[in-house]
Amino acid sequence: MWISLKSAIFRSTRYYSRSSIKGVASYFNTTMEPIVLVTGNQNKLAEFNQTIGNNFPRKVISQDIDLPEYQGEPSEVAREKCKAAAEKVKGPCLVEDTSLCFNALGGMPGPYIKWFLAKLGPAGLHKLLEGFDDKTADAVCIFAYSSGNPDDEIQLFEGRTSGKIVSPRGPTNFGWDPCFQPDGFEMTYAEMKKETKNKISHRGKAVEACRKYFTTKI
Ligand SMILES: O=P(O)(O)OP(=O)(O)OP(=O)(O)OC[C@H]1O[C@@H](n2cnc3c(O)ncnc32)[C@H](O)[C@@H]1O
Ligand SMILES: [Mg+2]
Repeated sequence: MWISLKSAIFRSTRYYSRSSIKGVASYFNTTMEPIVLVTGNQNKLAEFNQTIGNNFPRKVISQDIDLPEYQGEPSEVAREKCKAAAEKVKGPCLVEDTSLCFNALGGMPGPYIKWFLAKLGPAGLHKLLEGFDDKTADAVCIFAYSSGNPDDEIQLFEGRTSGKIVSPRGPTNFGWDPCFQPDGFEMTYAEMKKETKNKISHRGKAVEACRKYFTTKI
């Protein structure tokens, strides 16, 4: 009697735990799969990792896939980039696209800053505004998230920091950092400590918006 009662309990426990494991597994498949951050830029990745620290509601891993550089408004560029990444990753993914928008030039170079920077360097970007009194510019970062399901809407998270374009100062290891001086600071992004840049930067703000979204979603 005792043996059969014990085996009955065992059987029911086994059944219960199997079904709950199945439940957990499918929960993980749909909502807890790691998000793949797709970028070919190690500096972006480093800043993303520094900003999320141990305090991001989803596990994020990274993959270096060379995605096309799209044309259009920054939000459209980010959206298209994210669709391309989702097709390659075949699961949840994040991309980000960064623009540097000069007010005197109606927002240009904007999403095309990569090519301007490659040809002119930070000093050339500063020279570009030589004939203009208005040296102000916005650094804009847009993260785009795809759940991996093409039927789901792509979510965008924007961070924007205003500042001005100055003659380059500071280390030259990350893009246009030496020629961008954010409002309220006497230092360029390049001259700042990383923690300071991450707190006030276009990327830091976009990562924060992303964090809020996933925190409230779970
Ligand atoms: O693979 P992805 O993520 O696209 O990386 P990327 O380097 O191609 O980046 P973008 O297409 O967004 O182009 C943005 C350009 O601006 C530069 N950049 C991006 N974020 C920056 C930051 O915070 N400070 C300085 N330069 C930055 C970057 O090096 C590129 O030249
Ligand atoms: Mg790119």
